[in-house]
Amino acid sequence: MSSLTITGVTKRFGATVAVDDVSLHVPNGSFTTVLGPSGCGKTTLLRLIAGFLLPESGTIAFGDTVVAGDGVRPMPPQTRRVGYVPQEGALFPHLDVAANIAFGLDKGARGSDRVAEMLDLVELPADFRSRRPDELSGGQQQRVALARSLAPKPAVVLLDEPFSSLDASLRDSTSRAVRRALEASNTTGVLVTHDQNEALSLADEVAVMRGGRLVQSAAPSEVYLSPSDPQVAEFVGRAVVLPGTASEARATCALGEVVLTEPTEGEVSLMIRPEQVFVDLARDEPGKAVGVRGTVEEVSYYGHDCAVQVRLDDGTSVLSRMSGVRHPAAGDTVHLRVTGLVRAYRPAGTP
Ligand SMILES: Nc1ncnc2c1ncn2[C@@H]1O[C@H](COP(=O)(O)OP(=O)(O)OP(=O)(O)O)[C@@H](O)[C@H]1O
Repeated sequence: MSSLTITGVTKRFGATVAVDDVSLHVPNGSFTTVLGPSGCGKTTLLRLIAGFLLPESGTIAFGDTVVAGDGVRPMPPQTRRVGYVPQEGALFPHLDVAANIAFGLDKGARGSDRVAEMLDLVELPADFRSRRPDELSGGQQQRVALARSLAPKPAVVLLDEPFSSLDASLRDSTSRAVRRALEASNTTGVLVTHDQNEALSLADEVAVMRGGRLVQSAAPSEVYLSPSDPQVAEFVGRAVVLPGTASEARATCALGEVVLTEPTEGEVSLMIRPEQVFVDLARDEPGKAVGVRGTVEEVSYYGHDCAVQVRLDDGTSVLSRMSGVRHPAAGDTVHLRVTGLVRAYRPAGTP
């Protein structure tokens, strides 16, 4: 186990800057998810950490040991003590589970209890040791792949979209089990994904990449509630972005007056999460509704909640996410107001 520190790392492929001056610190024993759209450089970053690629500039260090950059001879992948879990197909099909897990162990450690310990860690039954990979579900295979990567006690485990081939429910249970296993073994982990829910729900810290650059790195709730710019806001969840005018800690916009996370002045873009848009149905007490009036255009019902698209009287279209227990129907008149604090962004170039 060790911390991971990436400082000013750049990697180009011809004219493409795949990773552009990225700096990131992953504390010992913590778990960072790298989130970004396809082609933003996530896998390249992971391959640089693993040692499959070398940076043109910048340094990568495990603990105090620089493994690449800074004029030092790069440490080859096999001596970096990195565990790597790819999307799928990581297991050797001709070996049973025990042999797969023991693959990276020193000869001396192979006869030990390490296989049983690892099966226990990834929450698989002990008798799975004699099964072959084709006798396991996709989620079980990924747990074995993690067990194999953890068996030699790596400094860092790198996971490259390891759940993307699994269906939704298996994905959730497998990712939680993997997270628990990393936590129980106090292993430093980095997972790359383009799935916002996965990135937010599993991580101690989320690192958001765009066009090769790291645009924000913070705790999941901070990335969600206080994204560094409106593009990050729209990438990590649904967002209602409205023009507004700020004066100190308040701003006015099409949804009325809102309270800001930080005081500012002048023209701003306001980022409001749909679950902050409260819908007053006003069915029972007409005339008593509070908020800005609009008409429901569309309701998408998901069971646990629903998404309600409302056209305000001034023509602005606003999305609300509300409980699925009691919700309006298309054509209903509703009143909207904003609850909680709202993040304001000044136009680019203004102080
Ligand atoms: N070996 C390579 N040669 C040339 N270009 C490459 C190479 N590997 C990656 N790239 C380019 O570098 C950029 C970043 O690619 P990368 O695979 O790191 O993105 P990603 O965020 O992991 O994408 P995805 O989510 O689709 O896997 C892309 O523009 C890609 O085309």
